[in-house]
Amino acid sequence: MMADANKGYVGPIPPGKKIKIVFVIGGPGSGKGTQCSKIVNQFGYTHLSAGDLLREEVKSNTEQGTMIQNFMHEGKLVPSDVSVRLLLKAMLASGNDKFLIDGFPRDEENREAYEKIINIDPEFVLLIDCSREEMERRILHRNQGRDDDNMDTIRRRFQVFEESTLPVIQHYEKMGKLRRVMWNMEYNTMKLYVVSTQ
Ligand SMILES: Nc1ncnc2c1ncn2[C@@H]1O[C@H](COP(=O)(O)OP(=O)(O)OP(=O)(O)O)[C@@H](O)[C@H]1O
Ligand SMILES: O=c1ccn([C@@H]2O[C@H](COP(=O)(O)O)[C@@H](O)[C@H]2O)c(=O)[nH]1
Ligand SMILES: [Mg+2]
Repeated sequence: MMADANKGYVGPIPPGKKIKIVFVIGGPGSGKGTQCSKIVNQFGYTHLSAGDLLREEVKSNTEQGTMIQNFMHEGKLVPSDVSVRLLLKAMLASGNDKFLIDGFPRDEENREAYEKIINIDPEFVLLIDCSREEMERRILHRNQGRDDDNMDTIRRRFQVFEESTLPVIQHYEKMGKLRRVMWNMEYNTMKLYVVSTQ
């Protein structure tokens, strides 16, 4: 992180490294993971999905894994310090300096914990704006065997998105950091939109 570019930075990332972070937010099934995979292939970002990191942790069969599994099964958000520390660990392990962070922050508490622990301002926040009807259709056709892709949990995940994630989106909108792309936008148009900010 360059001293001038990050004046006042206090955090765990080694000084002298300029880290670029883009948050990718959207409702459940809006296509965050799909679009991140396309972007990283072309632009050298590391894609970190908070949900995938949590699912990996569940596989560890630890007490923490079981706790995470219960939260995810109910469509609730796991405690912020857990998700932020998993993200930080993955960032440090990657050695890269450009990250697309998919599905995070999900609520104001996540955002505050991120600011406390990692403390790197996102370049911008990409919102994939998708109709609920389309998101539901996509999740129900996804067939990835996800424990939370059932109608009861899906309802709860939508509720969390509307009640807890929308305030985060509004926060970044007020800061002028929000870039909104529509779910039915052509990928090439969206790519130009994203890349034009590089
Ligand atoms: N533009 C698109 N058109 C049609 N289907 C799409 C599109 N983008 C993604 N999908 C499909 O929709 C499903 C959900 O996409 P994806 O897993 O990327 O969403 P997500 O936002 O990461 O969801 P979650 O929040 O549940 O992790 C997948 O089956 C994916 O193949
Ligand atoms: O920051 C986060 C991200 C995710 N979760 C939990 O994981 C599931 C699935 O997330 P996806 O992004 O859809 O893969 C989500 O419903 C939460 O239970 C979280 O707690 N915090
Ligand atoms: Mg996803």
